Amino acid sequence: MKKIIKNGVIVTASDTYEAEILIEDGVIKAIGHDLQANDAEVVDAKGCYVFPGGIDPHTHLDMPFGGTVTKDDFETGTIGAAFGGTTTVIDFCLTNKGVPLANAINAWHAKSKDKAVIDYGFHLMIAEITEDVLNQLPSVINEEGITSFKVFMAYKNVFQADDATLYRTLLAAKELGALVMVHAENGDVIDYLTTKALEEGNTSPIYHALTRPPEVEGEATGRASRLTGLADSQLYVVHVSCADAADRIAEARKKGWNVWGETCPQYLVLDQSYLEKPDFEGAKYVWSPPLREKWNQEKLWTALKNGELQTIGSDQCSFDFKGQKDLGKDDFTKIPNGGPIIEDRMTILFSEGVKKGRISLNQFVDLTSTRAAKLFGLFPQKGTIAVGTDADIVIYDPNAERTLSAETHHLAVDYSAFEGMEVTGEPVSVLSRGEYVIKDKQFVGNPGSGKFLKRSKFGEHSAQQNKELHTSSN
Ligand SMILES: NC(=O)NCCC(=O)O
Ligand SMILES: [Zn+2]
Ligand SMILES: [Zn+2]
Repeated sequence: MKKIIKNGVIVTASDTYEAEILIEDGVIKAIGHDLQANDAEVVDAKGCYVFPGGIDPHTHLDMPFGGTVTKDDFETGTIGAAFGGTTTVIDFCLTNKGVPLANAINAWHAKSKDKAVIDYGFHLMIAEITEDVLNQLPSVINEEGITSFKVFMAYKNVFQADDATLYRTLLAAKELGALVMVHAENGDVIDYLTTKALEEGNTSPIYHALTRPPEVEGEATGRASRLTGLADSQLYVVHVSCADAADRIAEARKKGWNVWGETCPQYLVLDQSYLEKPDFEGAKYVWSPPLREKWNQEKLWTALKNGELQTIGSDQCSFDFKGQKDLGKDDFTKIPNGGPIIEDRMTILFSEGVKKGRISLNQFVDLTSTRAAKLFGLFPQKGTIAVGTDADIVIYDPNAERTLSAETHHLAVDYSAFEGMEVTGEPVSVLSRGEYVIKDKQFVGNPGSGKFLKRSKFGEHSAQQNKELHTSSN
């Protein structure tokens, strides 16, 4: 059905202006004033911002990890995402050494196909580089439309790849047109420190943080960046948690290397002291890399403001406190890593970032949507509001006040990482390709309506195409 959004303030990564939007057949047909279409539903956005739907470039839905599986799958996870204003997620497809890549990709399609309520894509984990893997990569990119690879420098004996694998992945990505993503922590040093901590009888959640100090993240971030420079390739560092790693990215960019960095809401508002909560509650806050000393938060906000970090991912990877996190009751290394962030990703950035004057409104859109669309081959179909783009749109009340809680979130997991936090701003309605997923704060979407997105190769969107899209917008 046609829709006209009236009375709102459109915000993109570059512009803020009042105009109406005509939506037809799932795309934006016109942007202007006094738009007419007889049979269109009028959507009143009075008092609201009209944002492009958020893009979360870092999720783990229905993922096996640490002897269990994430609580939120592609249905509950994408419903939560939509309530928070996200209309696209890119999830990590895990692979195993010696197993055809197609098996992993098919497994991820099976997990998502009938469940996702918003559009989605996949990144592909690279566990090893062999001649066989190299022969499979062109079809991953050209036929499957999976144009980003993920290499883990940590999780020894589980996901960790060696430096030669990272370097060869960077070379292959350069040749084929993919972006390499990296979990940057020095897994060998962490393995040594965790073994030593357990030998000394230190088993509680805080030791998760103490055995993964900022230096091991900074060192791995610097190493991956240097290898990227050497390969003349492109790198995206996921979940940057601390000043040490953010500084390494800023240095790499100054040298002219193609390195980008993502941070996550948890690192911007939570800190290492949360791991010391009594009654094992600290386990709720176990992420890798870990939460850091509080002073790192302002450094990360400054890096976002200055453009030294470019995106916000959720790293959504939820495990129930009861029955999953407690696998590590007597041994912090057995606590499944990760937390529920997908629903609150944009909320935290708006409330703590825009409302507190740390970033601008246009930066908010760039950090939560546009930049990810550009880096991951979705722009301009996704990530902006312009004629011809998908009508993925969030109507956002900037003054709504609420308290975040597991009582009111829409995920399946049994706790909220931000329990009791007071925030300002909330999506009122969310459209995916012109159809309501959230209408007046109620879920009205359908599991299975989300489409798999075959993405363009790295850097393929043309400057001319972008220019045309922006000049036709008002
Ligand atoms: N980050 C985390 O603790 N869990 C999810 C897996 C990963 O991204 O490393
Ligand atoms: Zn990671
Ligand atoms: Zn992750």
